Amino acid sequence: MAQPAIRTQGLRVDLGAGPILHGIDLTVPGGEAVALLGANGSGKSTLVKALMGIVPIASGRAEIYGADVAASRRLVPWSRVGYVPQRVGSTAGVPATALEVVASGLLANRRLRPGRAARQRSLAALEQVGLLERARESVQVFSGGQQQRVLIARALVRRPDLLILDEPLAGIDKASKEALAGILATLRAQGTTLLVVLHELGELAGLIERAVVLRHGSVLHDGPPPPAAPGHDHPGHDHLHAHEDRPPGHTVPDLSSEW
Ligand SMILES: Nc1ncnc2c1ncn2[C@@H]1O[C@H](COP(=O)(O)OP(=O)(O)OP(=O)(O)O)[C@@H](O)[C@H]1O
Repeated sequence: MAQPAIRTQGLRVDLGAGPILHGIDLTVPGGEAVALLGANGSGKSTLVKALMGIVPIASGRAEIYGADVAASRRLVPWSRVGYVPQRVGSTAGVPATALEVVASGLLANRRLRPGRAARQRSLAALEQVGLLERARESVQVFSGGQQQRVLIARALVRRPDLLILDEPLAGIDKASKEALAGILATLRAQGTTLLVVLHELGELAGLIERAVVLRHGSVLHDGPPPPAAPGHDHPGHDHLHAHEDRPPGHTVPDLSSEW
């Protein structure tokens, strides 16, 4: 049977004074689109960073396509994984063109110059996010949404089977959110596994089939996406209606206060 894209067992991460993640068990089979939800500080980014081998694992396991991220980092098929970190001015002040930022996604550990095909692949990735025409412009002049699309192209240039995005909708305008939702829907249709950290499902409500909600570093809910809190921009009602054919007794808990 195919290895799941992601598997954690009893994953614990300690940062600073104490534990941040307490024994997370999570399996994401290939092809799923999963949202990671939870209030600020619940541990979403830390979980993603543990999967990416960025923060140390105190105990338990985290596997990407069956390879233990902590024990055998070099055996992890990183070329199959695209990662879009939380956008914290990651392009601000860097005098790079969109093409250069995207091509940097192909840099391997020991190879400083991307291979020959890099340019074509980078242009193709920029086309996927609708920025081909702007490939040679400095990313400094781009809007927040356009910068986010460049960072997504940087992940896509690897042609990943698994794409992990940390808050891709944060701080960008509605048109960019919709454009992003379209890009992710296409990837999903092509079979790409998606793990997306979100504060609310918003524009991605129609795409997400499973929600994992964290609270204080533990999994509070793992199943159908819960309804959004009243007053949120874009409640996930449409998506939830699609689940009306679930067997009696299969209820979606109200977790709206959690994120
Ligand atoms: N390097 C660190 N050192 C100490 N504590 C940390 C570190 N990184 C994160 N934390 C703490 O771990 C907890 C979880 O943080 P994390 O960024 O994973 O939460 P989050 O759910 O992604 O939140 P947000 O939605 O605000 O991004 C927070 O209390 C945070 O202060």
